[in-house]
Amino acid sequence: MSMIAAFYGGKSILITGATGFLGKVLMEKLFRTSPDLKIIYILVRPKAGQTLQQRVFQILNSKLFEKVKEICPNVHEKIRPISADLNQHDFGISKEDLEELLSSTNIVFHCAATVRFDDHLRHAVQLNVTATQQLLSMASQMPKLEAFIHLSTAFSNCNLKHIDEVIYPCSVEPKKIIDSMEWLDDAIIDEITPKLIGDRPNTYTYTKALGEIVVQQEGANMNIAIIRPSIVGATWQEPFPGWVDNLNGPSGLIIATGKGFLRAIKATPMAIADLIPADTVVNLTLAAGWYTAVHRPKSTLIYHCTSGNLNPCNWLKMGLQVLATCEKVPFEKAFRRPKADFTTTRFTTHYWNAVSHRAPAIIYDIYLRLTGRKPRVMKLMNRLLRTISMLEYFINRSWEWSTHNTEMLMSMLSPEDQRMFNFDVRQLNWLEYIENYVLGVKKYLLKEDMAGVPEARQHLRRLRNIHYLFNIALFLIIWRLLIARWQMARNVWVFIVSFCSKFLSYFRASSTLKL
Ligand SMILES: CCCCCCCCCCCCCCCCCCCCCCCCCCCC(=O)SCCNC(=O)CCNC(=O)[C@H](O)C(C)(C)COP(=O)(O)OP(=O)(O)OC[C@H]1O[C@@H](n2cnc3c(N)ncnc32)[C@H](O)[C@@H]1OP(=O)(O)O
Ligand SMILES: NC(=O)C1=CN([C@@H]2O[C@H](COP(=O)(O)OP(=O)(O)OC[C@H]3O[C@@H](n4cnc5c(N)ncnc54)[C@H](OP(=O)(O)O)[C@@H]3O)[C@@H](O)[C@H]2O)C=CC1
Repeated sequence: MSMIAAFYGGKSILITGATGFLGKVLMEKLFRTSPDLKIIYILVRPKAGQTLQQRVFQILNSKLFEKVKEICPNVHEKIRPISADLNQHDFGISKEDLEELLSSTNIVFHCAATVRFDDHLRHAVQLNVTATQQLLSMASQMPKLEAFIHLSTAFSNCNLKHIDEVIYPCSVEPKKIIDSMEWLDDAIIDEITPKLIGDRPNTYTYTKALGEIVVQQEGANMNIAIIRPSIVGATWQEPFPGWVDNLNGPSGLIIATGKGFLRAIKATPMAIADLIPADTVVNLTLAAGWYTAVHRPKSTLIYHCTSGNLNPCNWLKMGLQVLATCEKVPFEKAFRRPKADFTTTRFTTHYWNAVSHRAPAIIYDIYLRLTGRKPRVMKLMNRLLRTISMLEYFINRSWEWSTHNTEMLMSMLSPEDQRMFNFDVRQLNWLEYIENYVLGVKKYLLKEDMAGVPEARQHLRRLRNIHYLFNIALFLIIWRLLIARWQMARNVWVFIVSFCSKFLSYFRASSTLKL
């Protein structure tokens, strides 16, 4: 019998960010392994013209929840969406809902965050720091609370090279930052942002670090744990391999590679690609929830959910496997054949951006214009190059994360729990995982049918022929221009022609002699 699954049975659980990538995988696993849990409250905001119920309906009707609906047919009765916007004071939760939440909740999983790298500091502070503080204040009024699990990121201290499972101080106290965001205007915030974030690359990592300090300060009297995943990728095993539903992290770049948009990227091939599958993160999160509630460690434990020190993979291995899979099972309607390389200097990056990214985009847009269609490729390309520039920091460095707490937690699990809530990445086969990831991107993100693969292969063959024809035509044009304008080129041309004709006559003469 699984101790963890039994622990969540009969519990009332509050999840923030349940409509996000990790939140959905977390909810799915909870229902699948503890179908007897009492209720899951989720804080949801109405979005894109959908009501809360419609958003829940959409999640439950996705492929991710197929198994859950078999195991727990009344799953829809066990999800209680609560209208809440974490940007608002008190989250805009109604009085009745708040009372129910406060009186019933046993466990809180705080996943909601803005994960955008370019968010304005005011917004990132509001969501990643102030909202965390408010949620902790609510949690402190929950009489039945057994554990509060906060999702942070392994990159919250990415300004350091070696990162321990401890909370590091920031130069300015989070409370001062929260206060100042209330009265400073946007222009001044823009001006001080680089100074505040210091040697971190963006407002995301900075505000996640502030969020951790808030958790430590405000949750001193609660059972709290912090999970720090690295780069979360598609699922490894559960509920099935390769599930992913957003473009964050590597997923967007896998699409760009498979569709032939991305041809060169500035990366350090041997730097560690610290990916971690979403289901591994969720298993560790649930195990940490159990451990925190049952064993009540004296201090707030931080768990690094990373792969680099236990089972390292580098960007070269990942890139090559992405390309190999895209060749084996191509994406539909590719712009160019998937073929990419790493660049290592600014100069070569600029060069390949001009030659392999911008030039083909311009040519294709001209073609679209000439055929009466709206040009769109250059816009897409600029967006891709902007995204790459934001991710570059993370693919040109390696970090070392210590994982003592994570390994300790693994050792505390029964053999049954180690199997059911497996977060031991040493067992992960990277080549298999990356192949499934690429296939998952194709099926679940791009919604492409595997039946279309032969046609996609045919399309790639056509692109290859166009590529050859284009290169031959380009060569001839350049050569013709050189001959017309440059004596040296004409001399070389005369030399090549006379050499070829001599070779041919020698070949003819020698074959006549043999006869
Ligand atoms: C010898 C031979 C060698 C051969 C070598 C082979 C080489 C092969 C190379 C091939 C490589 C294959 C791929 C592997 C490379 C992987 C690199 C992965 C790097 C990942 C690093 C991540 C580090 C993360 C560290 C921290 C982790 C976390 O804690 S949080 C989670 C991470 N968060 C994110 O990823 C968010 C990032 N996104 C953003 O910040 C923003 O979206 C943006 C700034 C990137 C864009 O903002 P913008 O306002 O312009 O756009 P937005 O409104 O958001 O979206 C507009 C449209 O763009 C789409 N979109 C969004 N994000 C992405 C994305 N990441 N990639 C692509 N497209 C994206 C979005 O859906 C919108 O589309 P439309 O709706 O159609 O308009
Ligand atoms: N993905 C990754 O690579 C990593 C993620 N993490 C951490 O894991 C956690 C979950 O990340 P992930 O699932 O990928 O993120 P997503 O962007 O997929 O999900 C974010 C969630 O937060 C919710 N949210 C955002 N703003 C608000 C708001 N104002 N009010 C209510 N809800 C809001 C979103 O709701 P809505 O659907 O309405 O937008 C969504 O449910 C985050 O804390 C993140 O920092 C850590 C390391 C890596």
